Amino acid sequence: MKINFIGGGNMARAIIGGLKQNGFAMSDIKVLELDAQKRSELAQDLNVQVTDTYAEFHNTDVIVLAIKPQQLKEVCQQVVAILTSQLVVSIAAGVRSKDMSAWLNDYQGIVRVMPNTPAQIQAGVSALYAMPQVTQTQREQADTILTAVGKTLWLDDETKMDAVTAISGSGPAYVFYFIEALQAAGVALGLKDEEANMLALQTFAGASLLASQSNTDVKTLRAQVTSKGGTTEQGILSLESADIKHIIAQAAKAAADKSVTLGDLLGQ
Ligand SMILES: NC(=O)C1=CN([C@@H]2O[C@H](COP(=O)(O)OP(=O)(O)OC[C@H]3O[C@@H](n4cnc5c(N)ncnc54)[C@H](OP(=O)(O)O)[C@@H]3O)[C@@H](O)[C@H]2O)C=CC1
Ligand SMILES: O=C(O)[C@@H]1CCC=N1
Repeated sequence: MKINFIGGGNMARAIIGGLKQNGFAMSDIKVLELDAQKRSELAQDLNVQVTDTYAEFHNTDVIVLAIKPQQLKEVCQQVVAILTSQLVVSIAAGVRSKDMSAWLNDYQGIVRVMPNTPAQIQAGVSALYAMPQVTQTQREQADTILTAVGKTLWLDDETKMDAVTAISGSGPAYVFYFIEALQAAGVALGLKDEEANMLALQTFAGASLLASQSNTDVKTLRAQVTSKGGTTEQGILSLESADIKHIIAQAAKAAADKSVTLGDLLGQ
């Protein structure tokens, strides 16, 4: 399978990096990127072909749109000229498949995806939505690309993409934010930077692994840490008095609302 990416930024790098680790032939990947420095870094780091024009860009099975949502309409207006029967995969937040289809002259071979950056180490998760006329072969092509960089979840309803974007698309940033906060808390309590960093990171890694490998639900796992009259109880009481669950729900709602707003605004 030949894959052409348009946009060689963070997310394209994450997906290509994951494909590379997974043994995918880098000679089958081409990246159209306008920034000369990014082009040379992509060629050097990942050994992919790079270009700054659409010439010969039609010669591919899949076109992955990995530019910012605000750049998508303009790029689709270029892509429409080279479309024959390639699968078009968009990873842009917010932008709906019906709008991309309209910009691509009513082209229907579109799969909309929301990946996340742990794709870099093949630990990503991607939600995918296929327009009704996407063929089984094209679904399998999209699944092959995203399975190479993590788990996949197919959605039957595109409107769920806004929630997915808020939870797993943006989610790694919330986790990094929490790790930063735990590291800072450790330092404030007298640990050295490297001690706090090591403890916070390994605690996150260990707890995530335990939660995903255990048959026990996370609430029970939390109860197992929280000894009656012990230290954790005080920490959890403090989190609850600040209504942290509500604050997290508000953060996710803000991200999901932004996804809807982007879709409304850019789809016009
Ligand atoms: N980052 C993330 O965690 C996730 C991002 N996404 C989505 O992925 C998409 C890409 O995000 P991300 O990789 O973070 O963004 P980046 O800005 O890092 O990457 C976009 C790249 O496309 C380049 N570019 C801009 N216009 C064109 C063009 N006309 N032709 C070719 N290349 C162009 C940009 O160059 P320049 O910078 O010079 O404009 C940039 O290098 C977005 O739509 C985002 O919503 C989805 C899930 C997760
Ligand atoms: O912040 C963003 O808009 C993109 C989409 C999800 C993660 N990053």
